[in-house]
Amino acid sequence: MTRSRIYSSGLPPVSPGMKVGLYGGSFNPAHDGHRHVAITALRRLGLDRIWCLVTPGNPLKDISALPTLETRLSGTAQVMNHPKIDITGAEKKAGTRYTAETLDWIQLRTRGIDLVWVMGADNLKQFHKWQRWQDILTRIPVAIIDRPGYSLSPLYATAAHHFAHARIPSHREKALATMACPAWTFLYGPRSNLSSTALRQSAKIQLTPDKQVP
Ligand SMILES: Nc1ncnc2c1ncn2[C@@H]1O[C@H](COP(=O)(O)OP(=O)(O)OP(=O)(O)O)[C@@H](O)[C@H]1O
Ligand SMILES: O=C(O)c1ccc[n+]([C@@H]2O[C@H](COP(=O)([O-])O)[C@@H](O)[C@H]2O)c1
Repeated sequence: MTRSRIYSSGLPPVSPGMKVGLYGGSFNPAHDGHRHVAITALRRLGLDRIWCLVTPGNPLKDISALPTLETRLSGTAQVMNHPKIDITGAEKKAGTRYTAETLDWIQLRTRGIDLVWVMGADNLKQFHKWQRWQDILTRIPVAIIDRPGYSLSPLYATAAHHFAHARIPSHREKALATMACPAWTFLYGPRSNLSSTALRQSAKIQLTPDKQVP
């Protein structure tokens, strides 16, 4: 049993004036670092909901060994286990893997709702490689959650430089969701060093003990 609801192919219900954080990810597998990001955004930005958008496949990653969407939806719900954190496979239904196109699709269906894009600091570093990345920043506020190894990304990331004028100081973070775009903030604070890569590697090692000992 989990307190997070799964919407396999649609969006969770909304009501006017809601503030929703869109948190896209591969979640292969989901871990407590993901939960840390979602809870941090929920609390610090004063959001009503987080929607975990489980991607059919990150366009910049090798997805040949990606588990099914259903497996990742249920794994993400187990980890999140929070009544204000919903899990959705809507991106597959929308037929997109690119965030800009996902936003086209979601924004059409959520008029009157304040949306914020939520991502970890590693994604700020490569954000300028995303399709229509400047367009994304001019149509949705963005919150970036600190991550070990990427705390200095606001200083060196191309996107951070390009949109330096639109960075919101932390004392105004609660208002981010309702701000005119471009607007982005970097949330410093406790960090989680968990990663899906590390979990996949340790699962592989546990599955092949015979090969470790000759
Ligand atoms: N420990 C963490 N701290 C901050 N952000 C994180 C953390 N783990 C994941 N994220 C963010 O969550 C989102 C989804 O990440 P993803 O599902 O790719 O997990 P990951 O651990 O980064 O996976 P992988 O190691 O396979 O790249 C991304 O925006 C990523 O930056
Ligand atoms: O739109 C793009 O070009 C793009 C490029 C890379 C990543 N993204 C999105 O960023 C989110 C985080 O991806 P990931 O793999 O780091 O969990 C996920 O929703 C991806 O679809 C989007």
